[in-house]
Amino acid sequence: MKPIFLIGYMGCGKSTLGRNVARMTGLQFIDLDNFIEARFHASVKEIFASRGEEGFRDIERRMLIETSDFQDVIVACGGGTPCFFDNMEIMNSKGVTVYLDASLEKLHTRLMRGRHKRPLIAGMESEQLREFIVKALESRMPYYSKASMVFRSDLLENEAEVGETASRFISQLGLTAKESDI
Ligand SMILES: Nc1ncnc2c1ncn2[C@@H]1O[C@H](COP(=O)(O)OP(=O)(O)O)[C@@H](O)[C@H]1O
Ligand SMILES: O=C(O)C1=C[C@@H](OP(=O)(O)O)[C@@H](O)[C@H](O)C1
Ligand SMILES: [Mg+2]
Repeated sequence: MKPIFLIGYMGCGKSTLGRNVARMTGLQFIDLDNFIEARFHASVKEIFASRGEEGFRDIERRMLIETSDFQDVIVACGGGTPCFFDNMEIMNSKGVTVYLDASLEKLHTRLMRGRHKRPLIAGMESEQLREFIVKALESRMPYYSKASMVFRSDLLENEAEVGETASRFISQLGLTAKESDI
């Protein structure tokens, strides 16, 4: 099966959902940020600091091209992955892209908690973060809207319910869950 690429704004749940769907289906899971970190022996934050965003985007593109040749894999992209170079065209030609759609409120709540490891928003105060998300969503939407499918990823309230979201994803995409997870 060709790769499934999860795309969407920071905090929409790409890494969490991808990991759970992989566990429940037996597909291989790749988190593009972690894939980069393992290859370069540095965190995303460190790569931004040492090479700038431009350096990170070059690396991200190279790593994306590698993963696009894999089979039976679900790839959680970074929020910016589809918005640079022809990355979106590569993903759409080599696999299936799924946009994870979450409300502004949900993104804001999740990112207030998890902003420290994300260099673009680390250190922002609540209102500043909200405005940043609104602007970024507006400028990134033309790329995100090229996805082959949309999946609502903010319906559940807490992490204990992520399994339910993963089950819904599996049935929406027509994937097969492993027997132990049915
Ligand atoms: N479906 C969900 N329901 C509840 N919480 C979620 C869900 N998906 C993600 N989260 C929480 O939101 C935060 C951001 O999720 P993450 O998977 O890191 O997003 P992304 O990779 O898109 O930036 C994490 O703290 C995670 O536990
Ligand atoms: O939106 C972005 O530009 C980024 C999103 C991050 O991934 P997540 O979307 O998984 O947080 C990570 O790739 C980097 O911090 C840049
Ligand atoms: Mg992620």
